[in-house]
Amino acid sequence: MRAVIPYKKQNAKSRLSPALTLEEREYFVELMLRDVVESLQAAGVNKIDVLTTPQNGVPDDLDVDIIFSEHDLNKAINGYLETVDEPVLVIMADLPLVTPQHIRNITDIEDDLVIVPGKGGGTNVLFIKNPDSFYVRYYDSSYINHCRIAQEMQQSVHVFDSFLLSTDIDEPQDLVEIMLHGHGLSKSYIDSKFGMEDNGRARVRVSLCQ
Ligand SMILES: Nc1nc2c(ncn2[C@@H]2O[C@H](COP(=O)(O)OP(=O)(O)OP(=O)(O)O)[C@@H](O)[C@H]2O)c(=O)[nH]1
Ligand SMILES: C[C@H](OP(=O)(O)O)C(=O)O
Repeated sequence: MRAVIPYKKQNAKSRLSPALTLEEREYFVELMLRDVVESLQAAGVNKIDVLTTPQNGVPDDLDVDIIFSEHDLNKAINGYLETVDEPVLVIMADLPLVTPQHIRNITDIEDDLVIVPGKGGGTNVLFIKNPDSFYVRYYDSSYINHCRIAQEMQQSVHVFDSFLLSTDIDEPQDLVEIMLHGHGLSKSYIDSKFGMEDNGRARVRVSLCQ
């Protein structure tokens, strides 16, 4: 098996702009990428591709293969799937709460397709056993799209139910989850930028920059 991480650094995570400046977002997305790569490697995944834009932005010191595509997310991933002939784990770069145990649990599942839903209808991870019998359609409730595509392509599906893996970091309030449950570089960075109070129930204070 191999893993692919779609990654766009330029103006990354625009929905976080109420909390982080452009420079901070472009730095933070790199830390999240590093945390995802670290968890994959710790789980024993040694073939990791980062599928990125022609402008690149993938740090040189990461032990990954870099693949460029000028296409949008869906076209880039579907083009990539046409080039592989082994099971592929498609994992987004904005999942710093992922652990090596999540990866091991997902890759142990025997169904043709494992879907990890993202909050609000997205898709955070897909483990595609038969890349020639599946295609992706991200955005617009992609979780529903991917369940439908699996049915159309007669692929058996396992929906992986996980709070931490359903938490992709899209909006300022998601940063709270990194403070509470994170580890690694993303947590250190977010802890250093935003304060956390504990008065009875854990409370996180995010001071918005706008
Ligand atoms: N290769 C590639 N990856 C992309 C592209 N757009 C998004 N991604 C990656 O796909 C994953 C999910 O994307 P989003 O959650 O929409 O991230 P984003 O586009 O940085 O965030 P927003 O600007 O807030 O929508 C992340 O890992 C992104 O880095 C793209 O055009 N090409
Ligand atoms: C890529 C997209 O991410 P979201 O906009 O849901 O974070 C999706 O999961 O379909």
